[in-house]
Amino acid sequence: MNPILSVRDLTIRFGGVVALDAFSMDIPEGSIFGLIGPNGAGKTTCFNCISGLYRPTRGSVRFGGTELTRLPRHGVARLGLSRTFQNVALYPSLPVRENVMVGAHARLPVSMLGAALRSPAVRAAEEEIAHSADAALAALRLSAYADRGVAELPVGIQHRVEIARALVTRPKLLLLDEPAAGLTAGEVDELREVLLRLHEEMKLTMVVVEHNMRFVMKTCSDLAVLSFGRKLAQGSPEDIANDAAVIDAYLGGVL
Ligand SMILES: Nc1ncnc2c1ncn2[C@@H]1O[C@H](COP(=O)(O)OP(=O)(O)OP(=O)(O)O)[C@@H](O)[C@H]1O
Repeated sequence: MNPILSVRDLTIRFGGVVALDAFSMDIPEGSIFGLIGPNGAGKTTCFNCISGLYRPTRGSVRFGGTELTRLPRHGVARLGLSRTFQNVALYPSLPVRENVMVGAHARLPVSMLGAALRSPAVRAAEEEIAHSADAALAALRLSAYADRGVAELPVGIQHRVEIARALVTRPKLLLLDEPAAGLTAGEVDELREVLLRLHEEMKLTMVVVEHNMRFVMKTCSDLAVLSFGRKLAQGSPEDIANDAAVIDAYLGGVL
């Protein structure tokens, strides 16, 4: 299968810490790819390099033939790559629908003056955004929460609002950073069901960083394992669960 994203020799240092050390991986188009590893292994740093938040010291990230490491962050998003963050990063005082619409406003193809004067083009674009936001909320089974304030909702719902916000730009590739963190077992099952349906219906490729191994093993088609910034293993969930080096890195505990 063709890779939609290719990471090659990605290296980044923070002072004396080598957070990623010549890390490479290929994400097959249409996969749900899990990036796992112990705390501090470099998983979020990898997402930050892919999404343009960090500039790597060395290496390349190619997405659909474009080199991402030289693009500004908004340029990466415009190519069709979207992400969520490890800690829920929503506007707590805004309702759910407005939080989701924020995801699309950054892509409004209108001038500052047009926006200030609320030109017909701006109004048409805003209607389009509201429509996309409602579609994303429906896809995440959040329509009933659209007018509720984010701060009053359980963390499981807040995670799904973040995913809806990332989806509103209609990405080809979605990076999810610990989407199951802080969720109850029931919420994790519901999240899994929602993601599998999105994957099926929207043909969306996803890369998931996650510590919840039950979720990872049941949801991902392929896995790569990072440890101290280096790739320890890559393969199917079954291969990874039986890999001696991986079991060792996790002290034999969680797999
Ligand atoms: N901005 C930064 N400045 C300095 N060090 C950093 C920075 N970002 C990451 N690091 C360091 O890089 C290493 C990898 O961190 P990273 O957050 O990528 O790990 P992780 O695998 O996502 O961990 P976790 O599972 O705990 O979230 C750690 O040693 C971390 O302290």
